[in-house]
Amino acid sequence: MEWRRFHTLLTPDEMGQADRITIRRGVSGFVLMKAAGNRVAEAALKMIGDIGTGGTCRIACLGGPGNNGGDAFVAAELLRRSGHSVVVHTLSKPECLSGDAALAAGYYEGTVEPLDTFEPEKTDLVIDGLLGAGLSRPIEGDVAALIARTNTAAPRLLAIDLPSGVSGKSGAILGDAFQAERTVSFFRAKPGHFLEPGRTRCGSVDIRQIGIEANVLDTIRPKAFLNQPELWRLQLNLPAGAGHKYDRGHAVVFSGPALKTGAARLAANAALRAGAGLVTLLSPPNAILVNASHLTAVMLRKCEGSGDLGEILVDHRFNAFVLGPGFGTGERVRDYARLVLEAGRALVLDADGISAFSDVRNILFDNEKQPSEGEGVRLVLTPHAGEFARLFPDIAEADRLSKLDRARQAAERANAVIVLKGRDTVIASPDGRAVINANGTPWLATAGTGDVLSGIIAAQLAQGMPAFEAAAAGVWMHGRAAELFGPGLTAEELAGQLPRVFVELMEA
Ligand SMILES: NC(=O)C1=CN([C@@H]2O[C@H](COP(=O)(O)OP(=O)(O)OC[C@H]3O[C@@H](n4cnc5c(N)ncnc54)[C@H](OP(=O)(O)O)[C@@H]3O)[C@@H](O)[C@H]2O)[C@H](O)CC1
Ligand SMILES: [K+]
Repeated sequence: MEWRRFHTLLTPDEMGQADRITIRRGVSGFVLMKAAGNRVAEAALKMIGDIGTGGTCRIACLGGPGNNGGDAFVAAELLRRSGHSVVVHTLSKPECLSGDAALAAGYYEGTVEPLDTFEPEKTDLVIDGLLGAGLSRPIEGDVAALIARTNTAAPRLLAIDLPSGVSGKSGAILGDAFQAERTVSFFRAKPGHFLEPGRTRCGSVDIRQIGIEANVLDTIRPKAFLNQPELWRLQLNLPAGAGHKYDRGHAVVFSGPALKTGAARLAANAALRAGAGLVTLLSPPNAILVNASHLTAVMLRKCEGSGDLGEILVDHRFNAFVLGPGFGTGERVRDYARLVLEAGRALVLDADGISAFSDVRNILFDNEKQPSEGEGVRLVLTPHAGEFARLFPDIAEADRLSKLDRARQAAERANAVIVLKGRDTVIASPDGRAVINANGTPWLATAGTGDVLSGIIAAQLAQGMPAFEAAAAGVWMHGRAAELFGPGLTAEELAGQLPRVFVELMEA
């Protein structure tokens, strides 16, 4: 499908594969490098235009030992020909370069100086071609010192492919990394452009084409994508003219005790706004009055223990549950989660609901191991980093794993969809698919927004969306609602933005 091609994220290894396939088809590596250098020069000229001096700009291109440095030489020559004052500062002598990078160094006719003569304060623009996809170990010594010195001087900086020091696979910073204003990368984005802290170091990311054909992806078969509506819009259940509220499912949220009911109500109200036909809040007896005094469209029902829940589950219209927000940890969470899952209902387990399983992880994982034939995954776990570490301590501690891989491994182990939250939320499915979410605003980091997210996801599950798509759609809608509200957001206001989000989704 076309969207898959467009929103694909490629690891540096997969990008290397794309490169090799293209070269095998007869396009030379140097032709690709010249196209890449051209795209970099175009971006640089745009940035120089922003500077607005109209005259000659002082441009420092930093060239490393590999093809990233080759791209820098090509860009340097084009900028020199445009009349700018260009110096290429190289890590190793140009005569030590090999392959396409050596050809690129030969193509450049301007001044070359060693890296240690580079003075960030005396440039209008820095182009970083030190290290890109080939970064293989932490940056140390003189290069690390140069990066630190440059970041302190904070010149305008354009990174080629990735800011040197950022891992394209994981977004991790190996040693240190440049802070770029803009990053130009080629063919498709890399996970490191969207996973923190790499995402912040990249500045704005431009993906430009250099002559690699999209159909190489049919061979590479990547499994990571940027979370965009095209991924799940066809499965989104936008209400039809003749529909009935029961066609849109019945979401159920468990309330905490009398002094902790707000989180569940945030989830319940969000579920209703996000499209569930009906929503019921299940309340312990001591919280019935406080819940009743705050609810209107959301229904309320007493649930005192497993017996009550068993009776509720007899009615098959209750099809998607949220357990955790404000609920407290303990035996009751585990009983309720087990009953809901054994009854074949979808469950979003959040906050306390996740922490309740940290000592007895296997109970959760064993229960979910074998969904009945054809039923698919029904459990969605929405941990932030701390909750994730309590439930999957070994995976959380494995430094070599990217956030994408951590979420994937956890999803496989728990046989659940994992929503690993953060500014770079990753949604992973046990079948290996994963998406990185990139929308939202820093204002989302405030009390109660996670509860709202659980409700939005549950609404999609209630409407019959498969769990992976429901989680991806929920995270995207949540982020978009925050963007539409803007600064000063509190959790109470998020669901109120969902109608505008739906309008956008229907119009797109
Ligand atoms: N993929 C494409 O379609 C195209 C990519 N282009 C550009 O090429 C680079 C990738 O080039 P590559 O040569 O594979 O890698 P780099 O230039 O990033 O760097 C490799 C060299 O750097 C050394 N290295 C690695 N880590 C460090 C470090 N921490 N400190 C110092 N030096 C380091 C590495 O040495 P080894 O000993 O590990 O071998 C290499 O010498 C891609 O990013 C694009 O910009 C094409 O031009 C267009 C097509
Ligand atoms: K770079």
